[in-house]
Amino acid sequence: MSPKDTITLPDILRLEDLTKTFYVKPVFGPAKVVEALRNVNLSLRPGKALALVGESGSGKSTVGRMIVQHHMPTSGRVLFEGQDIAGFTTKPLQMAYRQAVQMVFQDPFSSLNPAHTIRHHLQRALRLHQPDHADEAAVKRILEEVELDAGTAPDKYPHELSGGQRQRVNFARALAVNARLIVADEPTSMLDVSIRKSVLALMHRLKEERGLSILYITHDIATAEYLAEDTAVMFRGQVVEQGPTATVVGQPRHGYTQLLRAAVPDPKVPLTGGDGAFARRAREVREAAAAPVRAYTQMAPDHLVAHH
Ligand SMILES: Nc1ncnc2c1ncn2[C@@H]1O[C@H](COP(=O)(O)OP(=O)(O)OP(=O)(O)O)[C@@H](O)[C@H]1O
Repeated sequence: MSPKDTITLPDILRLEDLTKTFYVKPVFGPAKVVEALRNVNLSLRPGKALALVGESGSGKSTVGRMIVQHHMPTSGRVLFEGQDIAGFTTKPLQMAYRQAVQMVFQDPFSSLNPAHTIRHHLQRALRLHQPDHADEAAVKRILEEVELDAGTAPDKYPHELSGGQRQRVNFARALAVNARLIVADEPTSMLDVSIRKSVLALMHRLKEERGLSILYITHDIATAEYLAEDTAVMFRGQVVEQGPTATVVGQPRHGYTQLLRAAVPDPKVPLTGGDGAFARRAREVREAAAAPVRAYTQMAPDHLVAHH
């Protein structure tokens, strides 16, 4: 069975057999082939969140970058509302897609221009995509929606805001262009622990109240429970388990997902090295999980577990 055979709900986003191979030619030494993604099949239901969970290097960001067309697939397809995004070749289609799908990055500063005020950022987005609603009132309304002070925030520059506030501006910008899907790549991992929860709460509210769909990329499986209806766990470019979050996180069936759960509450705890029983088991699980996926077993409706 393949994951793509089991999903019947209409999806806002669907990845079909997505593969990405990078060919890296270092200055010294032989060329290297990196199989960043291997036959990834995933889908995201409208108005819901899908958490893409995995350790560093598992391929999560590559998935995000292919969705926003920073990378092209080596093979496979990305479907947005049923249409292959590779077919969005005309300018109007590309514009419409870039409006509908917005990415929020780990570093909240990276996508803001330090030379411009928050008003400028939001008005620019509004003018481009909602020219009839680009006035000061619209800027204030959007700032209120992301819980920023609509009285003072418009005149501020990015460096005058905290990391959490800057990330709220990034979400505000996605609202200003009327995005339907947000690809949030580790949106809280550079923020102080104390404000991470409030940014997650904002995403949760935008999903519930605005009906936004969210692909939530994270190494932190515990936060998936808070935000996402569905969770997919990746390791070495493959999806090893996916399904309803309550099931994947609550009763994980794949050895690697169990390993990730065991690392909570500190998911950064090293899963390799050391001589203890846990480290030995971790090494075995990782070795097994790195082998190509042969098939998926359906443990329950929509709950798929890989066999290697
Ligand atoms: N542009 C690139 N050129 C070559 N290799 C790449 C490129 N982008 C990613 N990779 C490789 O692809 C693999 C997956 O990387 P990716 O960034 O998608 O993982 P990740 O799970 O998002 O990790 P992180 O959380 O550290 O970003 C890694 O081995 C990485 O080195």
